[in-house]
Amino acid sequence: MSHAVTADDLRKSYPGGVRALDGLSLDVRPGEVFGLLGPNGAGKSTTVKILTTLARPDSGRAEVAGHDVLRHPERVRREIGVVAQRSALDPMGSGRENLTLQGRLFGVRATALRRRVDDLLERFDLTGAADRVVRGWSGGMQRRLDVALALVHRPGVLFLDEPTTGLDPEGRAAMWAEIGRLAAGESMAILLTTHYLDEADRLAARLAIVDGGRVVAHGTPEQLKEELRGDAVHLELRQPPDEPTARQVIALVAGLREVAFDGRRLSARADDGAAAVPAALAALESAGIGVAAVTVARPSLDDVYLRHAGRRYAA
Ligand SMILES: Nc1ncnc2c1ncn2[C@@H]1O[C@H](COP(=O)(O)OP(=O)(O)OP(=O)(O)O)[C@@H](O)[C@H]1O
Repeated sequence: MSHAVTADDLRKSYPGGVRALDGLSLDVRPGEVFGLLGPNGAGKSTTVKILTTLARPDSGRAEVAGHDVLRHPERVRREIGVVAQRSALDPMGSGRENLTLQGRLFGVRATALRRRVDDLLERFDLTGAADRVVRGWSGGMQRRLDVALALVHRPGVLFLDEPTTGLDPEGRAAMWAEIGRLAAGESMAILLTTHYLDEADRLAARLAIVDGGRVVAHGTPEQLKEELRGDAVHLELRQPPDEPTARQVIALVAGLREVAFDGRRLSARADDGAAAVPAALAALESAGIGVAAVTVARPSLDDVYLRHAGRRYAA
């Protein structure tokens, strides 16, 4: 399959000896949202800068939309849309003016441009405000216009650098819906960097966890969670049990492992939590140990992140 984005063994150090990228490789397929996750300083922005032709790697190779970023940066720029962390809007222009100017810069013809601008205003729910200057718009509206701006020339590859940072929950939900539609409806490849694990989990078909300038884990969110093998099972007992007895009882339940007691709480892992819980309940009840509450949770991306980046995720 031909890829929309390929990065192969990218390395880059900044003056002063900071090694920002240390052999980073990834690929993004057409029509796919690919998530790039990592702690501060992991190398995400440096990767995006190289792929969008704003920085050069010391070594390694990258292709975007079929063009080599070092040999044909101008071709790459024509094929991509970039939503940077810092807004690219002219605050004194109206929404329509911002979009129209962007389209002209990319050489979109007048009639087609008018239609495209109307369409984007409509899609991002900005038609009502289209002719007012952007400075007076809410943060969420400005962020939506930023994304619309990156789409005017119908790029095949879209780079979204933390698109929902600073948005309220409603704004985030609206942005997520639109990003999902873009990838599915326009078969656009989207490389998304995000600080939000739930955002990557929800939107990304595949994702890479970056740490220390390289990819330390990659796969679908499900595959990554699968690596942690099984569900987390928590039982809240009615009273603190006699631990040796409870341990003996629970040891006979098939499919439970890594059993731990903490006061009234019993935690374990299970390959199939839903299957193991009824047997555990029956065994405990028959030994006279009452159970007050049960939860079964799939491992979260938070757990995956902890394992690969070596620390808990702090958004
Ligand atoms: N222009 C620069 N000059 C010197 N060092 C830099 C420069 N840009 C980035 N770095 C360093 O390179 C490393 C990788 O930075 P990068 O911005 O790519 O990480 P990041 O994953 O995007 O982090 P964040 O989530 O904070 O944006 C960091 O140690 C950073 O301090």
